Amino acid sequence: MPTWWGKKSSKTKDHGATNLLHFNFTKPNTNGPRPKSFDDASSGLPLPRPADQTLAFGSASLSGSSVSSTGSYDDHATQININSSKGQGDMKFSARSKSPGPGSRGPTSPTSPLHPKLHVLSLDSPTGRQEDGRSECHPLPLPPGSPTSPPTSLSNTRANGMTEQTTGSLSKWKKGKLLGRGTFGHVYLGFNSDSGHMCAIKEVRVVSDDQTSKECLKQLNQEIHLLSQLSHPNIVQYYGSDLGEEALSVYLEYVSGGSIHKLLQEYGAFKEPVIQNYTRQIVSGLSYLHGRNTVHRDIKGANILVDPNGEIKLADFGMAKHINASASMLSFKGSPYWMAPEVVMNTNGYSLPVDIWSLGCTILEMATSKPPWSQYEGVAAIFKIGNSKDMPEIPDHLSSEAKNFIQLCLQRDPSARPTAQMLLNHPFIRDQSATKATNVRITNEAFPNMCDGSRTPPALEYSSRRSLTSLDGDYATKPIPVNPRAARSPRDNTRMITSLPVSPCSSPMRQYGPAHKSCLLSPPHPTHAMMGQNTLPSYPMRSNATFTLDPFHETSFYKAHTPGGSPRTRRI
Ligand SMILES: Nc1ncnc2c1ncn2[C@@H]1O[C@H](COP(=O)(O)OP(=O)(O)OP(=O)(O)O)[C@@H](O)[C@H]1O
Repeated sequence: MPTWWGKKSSKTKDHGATNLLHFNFTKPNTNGPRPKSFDDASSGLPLPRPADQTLAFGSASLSGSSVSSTGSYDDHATQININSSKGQGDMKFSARSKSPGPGSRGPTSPTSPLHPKLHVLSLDSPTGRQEDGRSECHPLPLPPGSPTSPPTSLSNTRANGMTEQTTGSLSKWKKGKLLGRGTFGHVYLGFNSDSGHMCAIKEVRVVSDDQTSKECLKQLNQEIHLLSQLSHPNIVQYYGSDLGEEALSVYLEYVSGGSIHKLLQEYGAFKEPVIQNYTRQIVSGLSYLHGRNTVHRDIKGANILVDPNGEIKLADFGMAKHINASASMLSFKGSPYWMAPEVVMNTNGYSLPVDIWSLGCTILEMATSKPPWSQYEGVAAIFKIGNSKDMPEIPDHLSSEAKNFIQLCLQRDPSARPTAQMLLNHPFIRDQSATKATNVRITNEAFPNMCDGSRTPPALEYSSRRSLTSLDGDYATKPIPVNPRAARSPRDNTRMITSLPVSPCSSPMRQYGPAHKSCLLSPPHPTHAMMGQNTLPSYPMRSNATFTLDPFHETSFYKAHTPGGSPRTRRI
């Protein structure tokens, strides 16, 4: 049993408020754009070039540019600017500490390459432009699996099978309706009239002399840089970007269900199974992200999108940051109500655990439709987070597993918080595997033959029950409850299964998932071994497939198919 499960919240130092200076605060409301801080040292990143893409992005054309040196930290006290015009208590934090944070490149480091209008010269071409005035080397987006790659285009196939077009397909995307507004600009629906695919186009207008525009571009640039290196089912997929005369457009996977925040506003607090399902996917995305030493820094309902099948996509990587081995950050970024104490205090820097704290806040948000501390005005909330030992209220109606999970995330000492990888084993979300396994068995009984006529693979026997010590100690004695639905009679189960809509991977009813997607079961994915679990015991399955299963880590791999895309490995 990992020791951290039973760990009580570590004693919290009562931090002084000395860092919380110069507040300029108004109570946040729920509408309007949220400004962000742009003065993080690291945001001076070159316009991204996907790792395996040599021509894409023309970004070399931009990467040598030097637009601003706001990446530097200087001798200013922490400044917090709050814009009251946009919701969820979002504020702009501009924190400057006395010295550059570890990893900071300082004022002389190369900073974000921006738009030609911003006096950036191309390194790839003498002009940096095509005839139509567009910068020439950005990958031109086409959704994965598009059948319409123009023969003239240069494309690079990424590891996940996604093809990014480097030329020739730009005109295929038509900008459609406005999906939303953010700090940087607008997000539109994009439609590819050749393939019928859709995407989301995040667009920032470029105004050469405008500081805000520069900063928006810089932050969007950072987002591009990070996203271009990520590929995970629970992270919004980056397709490409295009720097035109008027705007920088970023092409992203379209997630039509809107954000968790929006769903909460429209439908109210989520029921626990939905929270469980969404949380597991968020943690899965975070685990991937943190595995790449990248911290999101703005995990909250508004930045988590949901597709119609209930699949979660972490979005808005404008604040995300890669952390190198020894570095932690000193900048003040994020949304205050979801912000970890160490971020608020801004004393010793912070790192990946800030996302775990925000995850805890997001679970509370899903359970109550409000973030923790929302009863307090902004400054009071910040003091509450930073200076008190209080825990946010956890609703009584949640199960003890859920409460325990939240408590673990909301430990004030960041080092006491479990990692995302550890959390995947927590009974609150781990037990979905149990439900899945049970449902697979039920499905097998109901539908003994798979689509191709072969026998369905036998169910993954879920027998291991481990005793756990939680904060309140109840895991040690209390058996993990079996989902009562799993105990229905086969007849009931058949009805249940057949009445469910057939959905690809992750409906909000995900706990019943395998019951209606038995055809998608596949042997373990090769990446399983790469996930550091190759030392775990393997349990043979009757179908000859060998499922690696850690009784202590009941995760399994299915292959899921993204519409219009190549199969992606899904970890569930
Ligand atoms: N990939 C997407 N698919 C569908 N809608 C999206 C997508 N990305 C963004 N949106 C919509 O656009 C809105 C604004 O996008 P986003 O939050 O990414 O912009 P932003 O400038 O980073 O915002 P923020 O101010 O929250 O940082 C979102 O609330 C969402 O409704």
